[in-house]
Amino acid sequence: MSAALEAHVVVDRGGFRLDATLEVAAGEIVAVMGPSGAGKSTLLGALAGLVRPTSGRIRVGDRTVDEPGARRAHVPPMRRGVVLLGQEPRLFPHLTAAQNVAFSLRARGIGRAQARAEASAWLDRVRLAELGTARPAALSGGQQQRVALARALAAAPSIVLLDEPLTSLDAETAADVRTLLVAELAASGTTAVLVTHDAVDAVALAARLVVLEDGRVTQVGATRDVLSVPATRFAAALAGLDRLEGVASGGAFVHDVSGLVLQADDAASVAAAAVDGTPLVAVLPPSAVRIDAADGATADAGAGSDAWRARVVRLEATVGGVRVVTTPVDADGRSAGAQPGPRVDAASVSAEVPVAAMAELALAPGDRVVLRIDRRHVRLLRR
Ligand SMILES: Nc1ncnc2c1ncn2[C@@H]1O[C@H](COP(=O)(O)OP(=O)(O)OP(=O)(O)O)[C@@H](O)[C@H]1O
Repeated sequence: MSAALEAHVVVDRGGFRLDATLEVAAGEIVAVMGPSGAGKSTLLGALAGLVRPTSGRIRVGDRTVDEPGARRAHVPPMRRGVVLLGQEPRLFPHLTAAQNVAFSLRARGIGRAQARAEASAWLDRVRLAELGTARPAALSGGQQQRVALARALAAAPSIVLLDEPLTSLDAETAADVRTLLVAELAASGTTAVLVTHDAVDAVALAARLVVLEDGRVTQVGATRDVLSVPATRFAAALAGLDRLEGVASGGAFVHDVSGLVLQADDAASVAAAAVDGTPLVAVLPPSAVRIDAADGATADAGAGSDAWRARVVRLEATVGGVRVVTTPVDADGRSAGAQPGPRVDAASVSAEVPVAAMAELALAPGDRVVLRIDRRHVRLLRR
């Protein structure tokens, strides 16, 4: 596939610098995820032509649309074949739903009658056929966002930029619009870059995922690969996985901060840990971590390589229960390397506990526990 978008975007904004490279193949949907303030909106703004890059180059198809320093180097937003669909629908309030969509078509030079017919067909596709004559104020948030989607796609852009288009919608409406997005983007073969905070959206919509942190791309790959083998703590958190950094020792993983030892059985993990001293990352799913009160019958099991002692740091509600965030401790109950602040997180392991089991365990922050994980769920990777 040829590249629909090739961009190296550098933007300086006060103390913040975005320096990111992004390539998207024709017809591909790429998701961009990153912590708040990472520069995701700035990146989309630059691609859309709304934010002027400091340096770099943006190419849409075979056209250069931005190249600071070059002659005629900035193509304005309306003329670069890129549309941005944001959190807010931003419809023209004085136009009806059908007129909003027709506006895009007219802007492409399509005649009035044909634009009206095509707008009506687009509204049908986003299941708003009956609401063509309604003005935005009379539509719900989800309906407005569907009109905005129809208007964006009716413009037949080379690239659609989606900046968290579902965040302002309630869960049910978001699910509805997500389904429409998947269907319409696939049907029109539109190339898209989707900024989202929701890993579900990334998995549902995008084959590829770019992780942006502090203005830099920290990982890029197939969405499922990034989420199953996250390179950074942020990416691991996205996937709901624990990620620990350590070194190989005697074929096992030894955690840098706590000395916790983990083993893994699969061939790739065994190979990664083969040479002592190799820097490793251990990735483990909290759902596979078993937790017991340290004063229970299993308290002595803490010494084995697949079980360890820990202290509860905090409890977080999840959809199905409670996520217990812990930090490893030594046999005397001292937190190994877990000072207050970020280091606690650097050493933390979470266990996911169903509500019913949580009631039985009656855990609170500060409690000592024994954690255990089946080594089949541990993955070791070189870092
Ligand atoms: N108009 C602006 N002028 C100056 N700095 C800005 C402007 N907009 C954003 N910034 C700064 O640029 C950095 C990146 O912001 P940006 O909005 O791109 O991040 P983001 O990843 O989209 O965050 P969020 O997920 O919270 O929307 C931040 O430090 C922000 O303060």
